[in-house]
Amino acid sequence: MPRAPGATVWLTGLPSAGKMTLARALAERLQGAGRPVEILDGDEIRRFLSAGLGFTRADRDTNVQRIGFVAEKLASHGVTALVPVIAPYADSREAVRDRHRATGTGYLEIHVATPVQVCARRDVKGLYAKQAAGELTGLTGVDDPYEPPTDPDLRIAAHEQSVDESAAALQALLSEKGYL
Ligand SMILES: Nc1ncnc2c1ncn2[C@@H]1O[C@H](COP(=O)(O)OS(=O)(=O)O)[C@@H](OP(=O)(O)O)[C@H]1O
Ligand SMILES: Nc1ncnc2c1ncn2[C@@H]1O[C@H](COP(=O)(O)OP(=O)(O)O)[C@@H](O)[C@H]1O
Repeated sequence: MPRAPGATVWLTGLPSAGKMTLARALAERLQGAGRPVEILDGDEIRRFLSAGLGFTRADRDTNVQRIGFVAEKLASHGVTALVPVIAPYADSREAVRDRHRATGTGYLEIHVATPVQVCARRDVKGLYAKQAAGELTGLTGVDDPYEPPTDPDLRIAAHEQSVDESAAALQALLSEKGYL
């Protein structure tokens, strides 16, 4: 039986939107189906591949391009590369899509569209509280830009459905596109 091609699934959204939670739930489903999967965890990438980068526009762009490069390599070798990374700028995300298009590698842009008020209530890493207390500036979606995708492959209202429902929708999309 021919092996399904790999693909990159980029989960973009605000801090605490649920990107990592959905990536983990999808990874579990795909591994259960025998697919090779890799999650490119934004925090881990910033500790290793992007050590020293901050959160200026230029640094975020560099970070996103590096991750896009690695994801494309993995995906081109049959892996489903899951990327739960904010990637706040549209042109930066588009460059990653172009890199995949140029090599014929599958690419899906998923907008994890949890509203900022919900994200701020969750505040998994305490960043919203820090920003409100004046201890941090340049927080995406609060006092730093987030350009929502205008035409994502899927927009998930992650706060209106269960994690399992969101993961099932992602798995169905991958299957429909021929990536499973
Ligand atoms: N100023 C500011 N703005 C946004 N996010 C911030 C900031 N400072 C630290 N963090 C935390 O850094 C985590 C990784 O960010 P990313 O690499 O995904 O961001 S980016 O695409 O390079 O913009 C990101 O992880 P998630 O919360 O899991 O999205 C944030 O928690
Ligand atoms: N329906 C949902 N979908 C995704 N995450 C949810 C949902 N409901 C609650 N959560 C919680 O929201 C938090 C999202 O955190 P995380 O996935 O780390 O976000 P991000 O990677 O976008 O920063 C987790 O604690 C998760 O359990």
